[in-house]
Amino acid sequence: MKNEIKTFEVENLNLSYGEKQALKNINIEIGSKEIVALIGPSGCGKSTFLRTLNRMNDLIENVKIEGEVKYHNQNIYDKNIDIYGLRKNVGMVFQSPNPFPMSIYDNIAYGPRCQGVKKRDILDKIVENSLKEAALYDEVSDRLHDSALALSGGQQQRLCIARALAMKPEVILMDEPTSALDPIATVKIEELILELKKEYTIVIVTHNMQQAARISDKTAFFYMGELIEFDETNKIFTNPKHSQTEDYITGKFG
Ligand SMILES: Nc1ncnc2c1ncn2[C@@H]1O[C@H](COP(=O)(O)OP(=O)(O)OP(=O)(O)O)[C@@H](O)[C@H]1O
Repeated sequence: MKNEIKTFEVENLNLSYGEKQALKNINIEIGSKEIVALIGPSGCGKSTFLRTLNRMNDLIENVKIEGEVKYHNQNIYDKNIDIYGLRKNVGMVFQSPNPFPMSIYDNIAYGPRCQGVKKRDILDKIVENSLKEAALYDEVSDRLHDSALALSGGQQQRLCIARALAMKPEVILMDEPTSALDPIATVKIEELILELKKEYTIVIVTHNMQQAARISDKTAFFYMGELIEFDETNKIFTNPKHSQTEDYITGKFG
């Protein structure tokens, strides 16, 4: 139904780093509780696009952005937007697990504490629930006050997901969240993402086409800053409309 307000509606989005145009007239809609995979060869603009959804590109010098990214019908590039509120609702998980050098407990309590949550019993509950949601609680419940840096890479990444969940986001952006992980840790994160989809909207950049095919509902294929094709994942991988998409998914270039 066209009248339904999408989680994101991106209209005529252009982004340049100095002279270099990295995104060219992107138009895309992302619905609630969808998993959308962003695929395409290196340098095609996937991460740049992902970062436009919670204004992480603002942190980079010389970025020029034109067009609109509407989040629940409000352009997040409007002057009066509350960027911290936006980033609370649209959380992010990065390529390499990046826990803070502090305990497992404090990693997760960090965000809520910054938001003014002080009561120990409330923080305890947030930490426990977030770790459970990220399928990590059983592995760490007896060492919540040990350093997060002692966890394995896969556990650290689930901790980073738990840290994002503690902020009670609506959307989670993931930039190649398994590229630094071994196959077993990767499977665990993929299972977790499928579980999280019941509650959250997820946009994930991946180089791994099997991963996109396994976990996403829709796939967006980017090439040289353009969004070439966006459709149901099944369609993209079995019957794409564009020859460039077909060439990419069949491995003719990468
Ligand atoms: N901070 C930056 N400053 C200048 N140019 C940048 C910056 N970040 C990205 N670019 C350029 O913008 C283009 C798109 O980069 P981006 O990282 O979004 O691509 P990508 O598809 O995510 O690539 P990869 O799969 O290799 O991570 C590339 O040409 C890249 O060199």
